[in-house]
Amino acid sequence: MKGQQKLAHAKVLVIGAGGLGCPCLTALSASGIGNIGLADGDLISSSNISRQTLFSYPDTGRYKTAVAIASLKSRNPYLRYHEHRFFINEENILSLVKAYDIVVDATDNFQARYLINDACVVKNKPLVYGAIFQTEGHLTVFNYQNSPTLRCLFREPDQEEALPSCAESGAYMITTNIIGTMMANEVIKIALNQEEVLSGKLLRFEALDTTTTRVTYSADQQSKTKSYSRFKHVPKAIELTAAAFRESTQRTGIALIDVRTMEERKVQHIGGKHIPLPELEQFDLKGYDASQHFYFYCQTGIRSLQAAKKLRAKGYENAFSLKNGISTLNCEIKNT
Ligand SMILES: Nc1ncnc2c1ncn2[C@@H]1O[C@H](COP(=O)(O)OP(=O)(O)OP(=O)(O)O)[C@@H](O)[C@H]1O
Repeated sequence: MKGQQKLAHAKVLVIGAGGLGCPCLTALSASGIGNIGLADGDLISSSNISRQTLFSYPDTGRYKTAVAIASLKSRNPYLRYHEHRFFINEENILSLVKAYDIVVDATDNFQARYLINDACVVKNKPLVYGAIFQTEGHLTVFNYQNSPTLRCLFREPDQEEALPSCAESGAYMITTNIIGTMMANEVIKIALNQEEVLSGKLLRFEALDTTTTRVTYSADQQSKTKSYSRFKHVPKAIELTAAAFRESTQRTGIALIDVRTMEERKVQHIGGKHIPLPELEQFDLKGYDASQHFYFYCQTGIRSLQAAKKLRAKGYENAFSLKNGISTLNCEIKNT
């Protein structure tokens, strides 16, 4: 019971709802991980279905995150699922990772993998890593209680072209499902504070002769510096797309602000405070510290951008504007 409660409180982010993500999510949900986040911006294609077991043929063309979460919910509706329907990038990864205790890398390209690794170093989150190539699978845990990271194990390749796609090289569904399920096993062990977490050790599984081997690897002092330096010069995007805006404003503790006129607000609004742009100068910011998140919206995105810029100029770097205005939000619009 005690362990099950720990799992119920865990917050786990899975990035990638493909061959590794689907079995991992299935196992996390079945085990009662209380908060499961899923990030992916991809659509289901018919060639995914044989190994991505949360999807069926009628789902072709739909968003992976939406279908995966609906499928998981129907098996275990007693959990919280958080849909992040976008591809991770340098602008959104840090705030996304920050909200979770454990991160799972179930992506399929070097760019995403090094980005996730670096974000986990900066935000100090354990990272469960799985990868497959044809019938061979790899599994390890990075950055767990100061353990080595991806950059300690593998040097970042110079060119993405070096990696053949699943379509070219083949992806064996037995291996993706075994490694994906084992990734969930590492998540559960971390959440339960078990001693035998697979950190500093790389497990290699070969389906053809059914062998597993384990190699140990050690920390490289330069690797964390590289992770930190990648985020140093990334200016935070000030305009958010509708999906990112909707996602961000669902969090608690944020300030949502409508900067339009009262007449415009009367027609429709999406909640939050009402401070028309000309009155923003008088807005009392005393109660807000520098890390406060402000989300501004208006009709077309022009006034909200001005508002966000004004706040950034005052030192609030987490001020954002809804790009192209409220008409781009297809969430329920409130009428007063
Ligand atoms: N930057 C990223 N952010 C979020 N998800 C990502 C990112 N990069 C890759 N992914 C996702 O990781 C998943 C990897 O799944 P998988 O390796 O099975 O490949 P696939 O793209 O679904 O299939 P195929 O390679 O056959 O086209 C995909 O759903 C992909 O969209």
